[in-house]
Amino acid sequence: MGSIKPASLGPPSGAQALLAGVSLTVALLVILLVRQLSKQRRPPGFPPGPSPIPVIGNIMSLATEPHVFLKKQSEIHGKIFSIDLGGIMTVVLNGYDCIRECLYHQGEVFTDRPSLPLFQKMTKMGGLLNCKYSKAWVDHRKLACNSFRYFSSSQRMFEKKISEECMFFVDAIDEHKGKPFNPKHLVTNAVSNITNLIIFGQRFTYDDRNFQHMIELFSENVELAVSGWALLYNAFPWIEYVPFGKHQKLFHNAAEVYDFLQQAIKTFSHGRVPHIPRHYVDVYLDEMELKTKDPRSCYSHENLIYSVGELIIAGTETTTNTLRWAMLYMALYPNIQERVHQEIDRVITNGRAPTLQDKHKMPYVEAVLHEVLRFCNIVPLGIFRATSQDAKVNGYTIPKGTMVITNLYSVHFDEKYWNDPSVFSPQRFLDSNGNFVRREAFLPFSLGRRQCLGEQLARMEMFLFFTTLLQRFHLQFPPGTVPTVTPKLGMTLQPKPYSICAVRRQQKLPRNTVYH
Ligand code: HEM
Repeated sequence: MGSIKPASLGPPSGAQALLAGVSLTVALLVILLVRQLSKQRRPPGFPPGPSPIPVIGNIMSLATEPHVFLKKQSEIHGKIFSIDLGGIMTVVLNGYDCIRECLYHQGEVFTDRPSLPLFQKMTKMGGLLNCKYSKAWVDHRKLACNSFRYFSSSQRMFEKKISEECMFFVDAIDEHKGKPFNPKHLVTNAVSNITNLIIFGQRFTYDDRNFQHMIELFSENVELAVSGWALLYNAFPWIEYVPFGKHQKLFHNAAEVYDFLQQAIKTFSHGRVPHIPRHYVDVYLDEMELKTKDPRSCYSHENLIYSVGELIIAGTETTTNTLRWAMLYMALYPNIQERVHQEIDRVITNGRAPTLQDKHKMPYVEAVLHEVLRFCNIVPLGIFRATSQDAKVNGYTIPKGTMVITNLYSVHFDEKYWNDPSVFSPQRFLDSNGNFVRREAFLPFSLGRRQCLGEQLARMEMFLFFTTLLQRFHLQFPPGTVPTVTPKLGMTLQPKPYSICAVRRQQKLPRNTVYH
């Protein structure tokens, strides 16, 4: 007699296995959904904000011009409100008063960076720019600030080096002989070389393919870092395993860039003599060696790579975009350009190269550069911050670890401080006698302990590049063309690619420029 096994003890049939699989998946999805929806609830006392879509929150609203969208929301919900980035409840600060209250008066509380999966993946929350508010950040920031001061402003030779780069730059532009060209590549390379001098003690020539490629990948990542895919990755890190999507491009670019930087650090630290540093990399390696026995030391080869990368891109992308916008606006407003030319010709006589000494005699140039920074909002949403402890602002409660967006665009378009903010007018930075006046609600470099550490360097570069360029050329668009001023979106706002003609001015300039 054949034995009969009870059905329940035998292997499941195909249909049963399928049913079990489906039930398990549904149960898992329900658990994930409940978990996600609970993350999407605003904690008690939290600032109000727009209603989120279940699961993805307000991510989709940030697809086009997020800074403009967020400013509009502040008109509905108040200067401090919150949005939901797929379960990441985020506070948005708007307007000068609110941003100053948090970043300056409560500076200590708003100095952290959020532990976003993207930052964790890219720099393990180390390096400098993305580093958590910790001893590691304090040490890295101090080291970078000291090196920048030592290798730039304290050395008079450095100004001469910037002037030399300015000459390489205008000579390269001259090669276009007044014909249309896209200035992006040249401006980027020239500006980046100033940071490269501090970091590596070297400049890269304008035809160095490897360097160009590295900068392009980096620049692409600045755009991708705030793309919908990046925001989704922060909310749902498991999409790392989805083989397509812009986040994959971001990871791929970062890996390539880090390889390049690792190689560059090796090359430029070759021949290093301890305690006689030639550049930032040498300073870092000295410090790392000095602290080898200190268990609390945060200096490492990995953090050196991250810091170098962050300094290069923070220094390049921002100043480059400012100068590209400045060129565009000069061609767009010939009357403003004419006044810039007049001031340059009045102050910088005999065709000598501009120097930083000239700056305080050139209020109009200063006003133009300030208006470009205000109007073009190079870093419109700052760099994401986080609260390092529980905070109270305007009666709201913000728990420790909350992500914070500083809408710097809303400061520069704050109607309380600016008349007709949507009009491009350098005049607003001049008094009735034509003297330059500082304006309070002007925060392109942000505020507080995390404020930009490259501000002084950026100001030097912008002035010297801009005046050297305008001293030699008249900028105009190719006949019959006017480029759009709608920006290309990313962490920074940059102009969409445009062509421009740099026509040599009639002013008599000697072939061999004199340096003072
Ligand atoms: C026009 C040029 C520039 C603009 C508009 C600009 C703007 C900014 C802004 C808005 C921040 C965010 C600060 C915050 O968290 O609130 C920042 C941070 C930073 N910037 Fe700049 N920046 C410029 C040039 C530079 C240069 C030339 C360098 C260095 C070579 C640099 C290095 C940095 C670094 C390292 C940080 C992060 C600081 C930290 O987290 O402690 N920037 N910058």
